Amino acid sequence: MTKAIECINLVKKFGDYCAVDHMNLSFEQGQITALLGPNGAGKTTTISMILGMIKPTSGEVRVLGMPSGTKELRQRVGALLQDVKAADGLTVKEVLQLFRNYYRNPMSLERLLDISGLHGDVKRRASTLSGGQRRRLAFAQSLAGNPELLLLDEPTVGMDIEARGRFWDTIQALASDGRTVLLTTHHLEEADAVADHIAVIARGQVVAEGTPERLKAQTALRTVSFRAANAPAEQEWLTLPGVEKAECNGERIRLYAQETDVLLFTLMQSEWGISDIDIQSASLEDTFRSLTGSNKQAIIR
Ligand SMILES: Nc1ncnc2c1ncn2[C@@H]1O[C@H](COP(=O)(O)OP(=O)(O)OP(=O)(O)O)[C@@H](O)[C@H]1O
Repeated sequence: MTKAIECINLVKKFGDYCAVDHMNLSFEQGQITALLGPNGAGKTTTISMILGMIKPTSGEVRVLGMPSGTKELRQRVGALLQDVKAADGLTVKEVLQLFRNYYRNPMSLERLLDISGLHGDVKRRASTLSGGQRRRLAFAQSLAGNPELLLLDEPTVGMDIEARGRFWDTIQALASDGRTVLLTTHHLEEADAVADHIAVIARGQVVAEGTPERLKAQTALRTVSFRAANAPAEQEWLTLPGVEKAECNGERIRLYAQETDVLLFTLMQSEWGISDIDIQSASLEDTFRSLTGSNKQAIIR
């Protein structure tokens, strides 16, 4: 089957700064994929190139088997971007009708209103909607063309818990119709809950990729915590084998590492007076922070 999206050796430079750095990504049709990464990782720049809104410095993007940004793709791809301007002078119904008119096979107005939860607000001007309601209207606009492929840049920003819940239910229903969804998020829990596939982005590159389960299994960190009667200088913990992060809380030290056997051996051989050792799995947040952070971290409380 044709891939939904393929980024091949994709590069985007702004002056000397490389926002997307030889990125290779490919997504199957009919799946929900999350681009997960911290601020400035290059997610929006990647989405903008997939949409054909900005040109790559080098490399290639193919969308539904075509070069990005063609007229044909504009009919088949829907997008929700970060800063959407509502057509403020129009009512909710007029906005949705206007967007439906751009497309040859639009989604029904009823379904768009169901999805946005704005049935009771059809006659209100878009300018009078709250921030969360505008975001829901913008989401419905992105679906007006009944798209096969949906690109969502931080879709849940500004939505309350109820709106978020309904939003994720809608995304899952859209995917079960056979549509492909690519979304960006900072929130690991969101990606974990809804995505079939996650690509973790940091500094313009893919640093880990796979199903949520595979990613978790491959990248899980463990914590080793203990007391040290003769602790060395704090930064020294980061030089130990496999240690990604160190926290010192009074006498108790906590080290985060992927592989702990050699670390434990090193600790036991040391002259630091190690006692009261406890080993546990680290939280997923800690694991992803270590994947996307640029440096090892020492946190001293
Ligand atoms: N038009 C531009 N000119 C110069 N630098 C830019 C431009 N667009 C993006 N950048 C830079 O490229 C990097 C990647 O930005 P991008 O918006 O793609 O990140 P992001 O992962 O979407 O971040 P966020 O989660 O904050 O939205 C950032 O350092 C940003 O400042």
